[in-house]
Amino acid sequence: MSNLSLDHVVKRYGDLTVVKDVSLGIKEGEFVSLLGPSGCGKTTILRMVAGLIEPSGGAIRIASTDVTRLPPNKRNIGLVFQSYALFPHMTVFENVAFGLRRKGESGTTLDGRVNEALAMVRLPGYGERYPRQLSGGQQQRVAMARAIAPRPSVLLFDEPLSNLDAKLRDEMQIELKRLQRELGITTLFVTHDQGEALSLSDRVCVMNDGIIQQFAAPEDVYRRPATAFVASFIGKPNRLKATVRGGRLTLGEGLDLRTDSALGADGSATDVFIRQEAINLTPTGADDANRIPGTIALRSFSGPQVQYVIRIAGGHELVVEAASSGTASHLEHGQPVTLEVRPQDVLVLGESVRS
Ligand SMILES: Nc1ncnc2c1ncn2[C@@H]1O[C@H](COP(=O)(O)OP(=O)(O)OP(=O)(O)O)[C@@H](O)[C@H]1O
Repeated sequence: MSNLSLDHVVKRYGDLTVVKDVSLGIKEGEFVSLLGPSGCGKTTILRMVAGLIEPSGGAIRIASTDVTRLPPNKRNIGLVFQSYALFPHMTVFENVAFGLRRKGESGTTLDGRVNEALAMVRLPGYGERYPRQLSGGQQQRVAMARAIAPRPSVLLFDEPLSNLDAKLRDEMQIELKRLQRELGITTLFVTHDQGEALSLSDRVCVMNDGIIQQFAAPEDVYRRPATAFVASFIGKPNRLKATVRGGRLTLGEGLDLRTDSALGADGSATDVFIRQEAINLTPTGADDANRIPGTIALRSFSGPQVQYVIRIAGGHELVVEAASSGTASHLEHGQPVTLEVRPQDVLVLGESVRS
């Protein structure tokens, strides 16, 4: 087990800077995801940690040792990629034994380590099979066994579940989390899937355009986004234009909103984010909540949820998600409703970057 740190890491390709002064500290045994849209620099960071790409600046440390200039095989890292990258002509046993043999292991120690790794990924007894005789999920488990068998200090995953179908992906997420907890290996996990990042990680590092937008626990990233980018990237929030007037937030036509967020200067225009699922259509009478009158403009049923488009004053529309098993599941087009939103769920965010 080791901690992993990136210190002012930069990567340039010609005039293009794709990783811009990234500093990140991952604790021993911690599971951290790099989450962001395509092209934001996640994979580049992972590959620099692995030693497959050289940084243009900054330092990478594992267990306080500077590994920035070390070749990949000297870093004691386990890697799992999106494509399983198993050797097709080798048995499962030989695939898992590969890294161990390179470390000089042989005989009963080698057999023991391979079998232990296969048991951990729940594939005991599969050693004699070839990759082509396994399903996609099983192949990815073998790739994980191969990565953990040499007992690396750090595990790196690059979108390891994205080739699997949705149901298998959910199962493998749970498996992966269980495995990481059992082994306690420091883990860096690259994904563009927010659900995956939030459910697997101790902390999530949200990135955009080569810059860290927020590095925090999943609940904080969700409930207290640090920037407008994080607020709009995580979940499906409503984004409304509002104005600050007399120290209050107004949507126009006398519609003021109470918020726990800090407000800018009087007269300034600002974006307000309200999550679809943070709006209550069955007011419970909480004293401090905002109450907004509206009319149902559209209802759409999607199984566990019902989505409503609701028209409110000032020409605004809000999308509201309600549980289809709840009391607000059968509201009809044209029906008047009251929307209830707690001040802590009215998020006012500028474009500034905080971490
Ligand atoms: N060898 C290269 N030469 C020039 N530009 C590159 C090179 N490799 C990556 N890039 C650019 O660097 C940026 C970051 O790429 P990176 O693969 O790290 O993104 P990502 O966040 O992992 O995206 P994805 O989820 O699509 O893999 C992209 O704009 C990409 O085009």
